[in-house]
Amino acid sequence: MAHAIQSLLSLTNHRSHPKPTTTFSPITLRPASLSFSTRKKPHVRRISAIFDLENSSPPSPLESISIDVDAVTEAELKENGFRSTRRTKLICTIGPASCDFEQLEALAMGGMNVARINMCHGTREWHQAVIRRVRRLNQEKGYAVAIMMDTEGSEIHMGDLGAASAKAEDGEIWTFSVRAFDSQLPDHTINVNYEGFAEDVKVGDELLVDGGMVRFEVIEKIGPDVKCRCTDPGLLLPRANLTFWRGGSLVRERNAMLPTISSKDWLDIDFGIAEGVDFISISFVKSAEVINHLKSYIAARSRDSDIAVIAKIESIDSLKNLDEIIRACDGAMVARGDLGAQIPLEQVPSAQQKVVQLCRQLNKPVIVASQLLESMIEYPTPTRAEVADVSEAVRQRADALMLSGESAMGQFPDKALTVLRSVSLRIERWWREEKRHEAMRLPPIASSFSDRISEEICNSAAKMANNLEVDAVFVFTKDGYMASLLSRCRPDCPIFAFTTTTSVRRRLNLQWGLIPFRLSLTDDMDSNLNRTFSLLKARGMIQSGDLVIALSDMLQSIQVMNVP
Ligand SMILES: Nc1ncnc2c1ncn2[C@@H]1O[C@H](COP(=O)(O)OP(=O)(O)O)[C@@H](O)[C@H]1O
Ligand SMILES: C=C(OP(=O)(O)O)C(=O)O
Ligand SMILES: [K+]
Ligand SMILES: [Mg+2]
Repeated sequence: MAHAIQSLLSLTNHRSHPKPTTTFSPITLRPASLSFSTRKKPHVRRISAIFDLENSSPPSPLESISIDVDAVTEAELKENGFRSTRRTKLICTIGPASCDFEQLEALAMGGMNVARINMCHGTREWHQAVIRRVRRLNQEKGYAVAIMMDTEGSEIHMGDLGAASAKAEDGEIWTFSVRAFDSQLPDHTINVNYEGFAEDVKVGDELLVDGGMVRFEVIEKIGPDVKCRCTDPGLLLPRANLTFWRGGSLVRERNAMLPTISSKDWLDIDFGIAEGVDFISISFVKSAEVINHLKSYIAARSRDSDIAVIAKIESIDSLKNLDEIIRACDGAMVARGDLGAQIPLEQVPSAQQKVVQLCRQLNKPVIVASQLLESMIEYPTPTRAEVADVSEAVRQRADALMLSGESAMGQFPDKALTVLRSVSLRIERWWREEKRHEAMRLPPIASSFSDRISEEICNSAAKMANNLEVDAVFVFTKDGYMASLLSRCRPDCPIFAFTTTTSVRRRLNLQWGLIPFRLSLTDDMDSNLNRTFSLLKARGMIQSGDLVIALSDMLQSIQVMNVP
């Protein structure tokens, strides 16, 4: 009962023969076990297309506009060919340094796949304007930048400072207060957003700003005011996160009682749904329950329920319940900023590796975030250590890397993005050259028989792609599932993913190695392939003779062929 290779015709058109040919030899793999399965039989068709250049008409002008692809990818493909396309996706947090149309365009041009807005900062009107600018950019200039919205979450943080930043010097006394100040803040005073703060802290506690960038010791409590002495000087930034420690460990009983999604977060989520964001990232996730809750809320609220829910792994609880959280979410973020404030810093790298691996195994996209290029907030070049950190995330084959302050409020957003891009490209190439096929074992994950077929097809296709050194894998995918399974295998060649809906296409933006296209598809694989080839050829994105593996989740088929 082997998977039958139906027609192993001689595979004459290898890529070393660059000349256009009029015939090619398809291999159609058919899951043989289907014939005696009681389950619903997928529609398997034998494909016997023979492309004939003479007979195929040139694409009409109408056809040539009927495929949507990112303008940057298109340019890259034309210039450098398949192999050089970047596999690691890039996310930029948008803030005052990057919110203009021109600034957004520069980032899109520089390879930003996802624009992230953080509801912790700014007003809803501000974020709405950003979202609409990104959409306009996509429409007018042919980009496909997706939008990610982060909830604020119930963290304890400082209020606005009335200035861009403030310097806390060694030994200075500062007041952290829960009072609402109508007018200007008194000198050396910080507003705290959590009402229970003055009750919860104790004299002698250590107060960490931004995970330890600045430290204070609590010396006195006076009603709503908590007086603290600065023990580690540094820069205070608006809305910086606060944690307090007692006897060397984090005090988190209170934090644990706060809801993961606050009432303000629910309003922000309604806003995100109304604006049609592509991803909602939940801060300080503690369990799978909140993810499931939000997913059903979104499904009930939004027509297509196509907003993906990303779990931010940034607390001790999220690490404890990692497996159930990753299973429940549509993707995860290693949010190293807050994570590093909750666990000892030296444990962050192993936590990162663990989350990245688990996500890969469970087929969920994973983002590595925070301080990748922190020094580039102020300087135009990164440190060697930062480049090494970015390289490690790429080497771990995370789906995406994220900029925070570097793009939101730094002086060099474009340069930081350029560093992410060039380091990604270099490490990806090195990885392909040095260590051709990696050893990570991917456990089976499909829950239905039909999904199992898709999974086996993708695993085989990725292996074949590497062994045959094909130029690209084409996947025709309705909901993106088969594309994600292919991405999970991290093949050496890029994956062209063709899908019918704009929202699926935008969501594929977060996944490693996928180049998403939007195209109207029919049930006829021959005609899909024919149209795709002629459309891509007309735009100079592929050439006759390129060796391609084509998969479809409508037919659950696999073929190897040269582009006619
Ligand atoms: N919408 C915004 N308005 C103003 N400043 C922002 C905005 N988004 C981000 N920032 C700035 O960029 C920094 C980094 O962003 P991010 O990592 O998302 O937040 P945080 O540092 O609060 O975790 C923030 O500390 C803040 O100074
Ligand atoms: C990405 C993170 O979350 P935020 O920037 O919202 O604090 C983080 O903590 O690393
Ligand atoms: K946050
Ligand atoms: Mg955080």
